[in-house]
Amino acid sequence: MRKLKIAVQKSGRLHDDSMKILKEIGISIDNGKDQLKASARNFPLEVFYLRNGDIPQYLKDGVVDAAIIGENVLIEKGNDLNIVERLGFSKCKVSIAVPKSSKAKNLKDLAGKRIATSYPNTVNQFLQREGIEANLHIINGSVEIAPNIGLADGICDIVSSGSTLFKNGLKEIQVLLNSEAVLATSPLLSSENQELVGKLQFRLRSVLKGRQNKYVLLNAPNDKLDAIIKILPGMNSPTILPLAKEGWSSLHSVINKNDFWNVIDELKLNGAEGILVCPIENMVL
Ligand SMILES: Nc1ncnc2c1ncn2[C@@H]1O[C@H](COP(=O)(O)OP(=O)(O)OP(=O)(O)O)[C@@H](O)[C@H]1O
Ligand SMILES: O=P(O)(O)OC[C@H]1O[C@H](OP(=O)(O)OP(=O)(O)O)[C@H](O)[C@@H]1O
Ligand SMILES: [Mg+2]
Repeated sequence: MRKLKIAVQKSGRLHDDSMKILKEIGISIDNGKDQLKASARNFPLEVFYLRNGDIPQYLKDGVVDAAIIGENVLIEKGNDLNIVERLGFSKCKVSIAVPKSSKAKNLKDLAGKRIATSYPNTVNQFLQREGIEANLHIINGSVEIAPNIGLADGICDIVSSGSTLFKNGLKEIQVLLNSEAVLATSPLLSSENQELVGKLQFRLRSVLKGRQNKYVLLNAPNDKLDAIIKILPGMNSPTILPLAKEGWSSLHSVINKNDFWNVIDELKLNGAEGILVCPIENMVL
């Protein structure tokens, strides 16, 4: 039987969340990451555990059909590869930073200066866009230490909380791009496997949509229902069921995670009681 080959980071920041989302879309993987390859029990799929930085080439060569990978790595090494789904985890920025005492305010101010980075193609792309040149020092890790040891005037690296920059006496002066984990596909993907990717995408969307929302159940006196319904954005109109207690109803709806606390406050102010909030596993639309 034909199987879809999907690459997942072997170990590192993407590994656990990648395996978690595969599990949430109902795919059971047989072996652990100690083996380089594992099969799914209930979907025609093989998982290849690889280095994040090696994945773009495997996609280009068609060694794997699809991959869960950091968008920043695709931009650096596989600009031509297709992103089919954004997965909402491993969010970070790729930014330019300089020592706190530096007068540089953006990449342009680093013209003719030394920039240390693991993302040379990305930096070059932006240098070209600005019409300037700089001397790139390509290093594979601990980039933030480069200015302190006199290797560079600035750096380009991943920033998330900013604590690595802070600890190294650096400040962020320009965000080049925002990144998150994505599902990307090979340009050599066959039409049969394209169909399997489509099935994964359908499942991923329903899980991601579920993560974005909460299911809310509440009780309210019937004369307050009109006001409460106006507050609830809901998927459609909310479900209303009569309670055993005369003149009261139970109301069920879906609320977006981002509006959640504001909506709950409003509901309470308008007479809602016994509010229950549940996570949603899947939202199939
Ligand atoms: N501090 C961070 N916060 C959030 N996401 C991050 C952070 N650092 C890296 N990432 C994201 O996670 C991905 C994997 O990072 P990680 O450090 O685990 O791998 P790596 O060492 O760059 O790659 P490899 O698997 O090739 O060794 C990065 O490409 C980026 O998309
Ligand atoms: O803004 P922060 O939250 O501090 O995160 C940024 C740091 O995280 C990543 O390193 P990581 O911890 O993955 O180590 P690595 O260099 O060994 O990959 C990245 O390379 C930065 O150094
Ligand atoms: Mg890292």
